[in-house]
Amino acid sequence: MPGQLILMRHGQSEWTRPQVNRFAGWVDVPLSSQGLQQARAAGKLLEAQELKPDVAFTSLLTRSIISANLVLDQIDRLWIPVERSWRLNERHYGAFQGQTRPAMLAEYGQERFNIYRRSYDVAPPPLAPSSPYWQGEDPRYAPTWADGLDDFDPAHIRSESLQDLTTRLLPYLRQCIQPHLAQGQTVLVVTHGSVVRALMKVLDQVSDQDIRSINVPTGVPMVYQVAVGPDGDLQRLAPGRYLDPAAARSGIAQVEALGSNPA
Ligand SMILES: O=C(O)[C@@H](CO)OP(=O)(O)O
Repeated sequence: MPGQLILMRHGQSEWTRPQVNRFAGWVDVPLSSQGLQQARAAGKLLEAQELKPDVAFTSLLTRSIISANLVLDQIDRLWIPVERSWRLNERHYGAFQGQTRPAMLAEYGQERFNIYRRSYDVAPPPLAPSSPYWQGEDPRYAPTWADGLDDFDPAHIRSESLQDLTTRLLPYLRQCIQPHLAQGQTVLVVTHGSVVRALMKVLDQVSDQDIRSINVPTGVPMVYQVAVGPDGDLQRLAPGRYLDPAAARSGIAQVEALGSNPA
């Protein structure tokens, strides 16, 4: 039975505002007022298209949790089960966390900056445990919360490439999200730009090279019709569809603009 997978990047955060323009990664940055509005508007899109999630998933970061709550509130579905996992967190941005994009662009040059930002397999330099942006002591990554899917310890992650993110994401997709899709449920995943890119790479079979040019807008839901094949792999039955294509186009342009020198 086909399932519906609704993927959404959280609304704009305080640090993705162009006036601030800082890398966030695992730093728990709040939503901006525009981000709060985007999340409510996303709920209205689900309502208009009669998309009714049976279950929702978020990361452990507040911007994803609040965005999901606003969407669910809008569609009167705050009552559905919600599961949260660090495996749906944004890519750990290593030493770039807390730095501005213009400063990193000036330090590394456009080519290297683009590689750190959008390549599949290159991680930014590791974050020092002495950094105020290090997550090691944060109780949300304490061993008591380990999910047992593998040996990854989120308290020790110091930087990730998109490939690293995919490696920690896929066991969760397969074991925790896919069973709902296999039953034909509608599943809402409110997560982060890099997680959406990783899922698009899997669902759309995007090459390591082509994934570099894919950006994800804040707060615009996208829906995929999917099935789980006999081998346990997730299969796309129809291409992903943004619920508001015009908002998606303008959001993608805004994300691209954050990483280039103003003309
Ligand atoms: O800061 C981050 O963690 C990400 C997403 O906001 O930034 P970028 O889009 O530059 O990869």
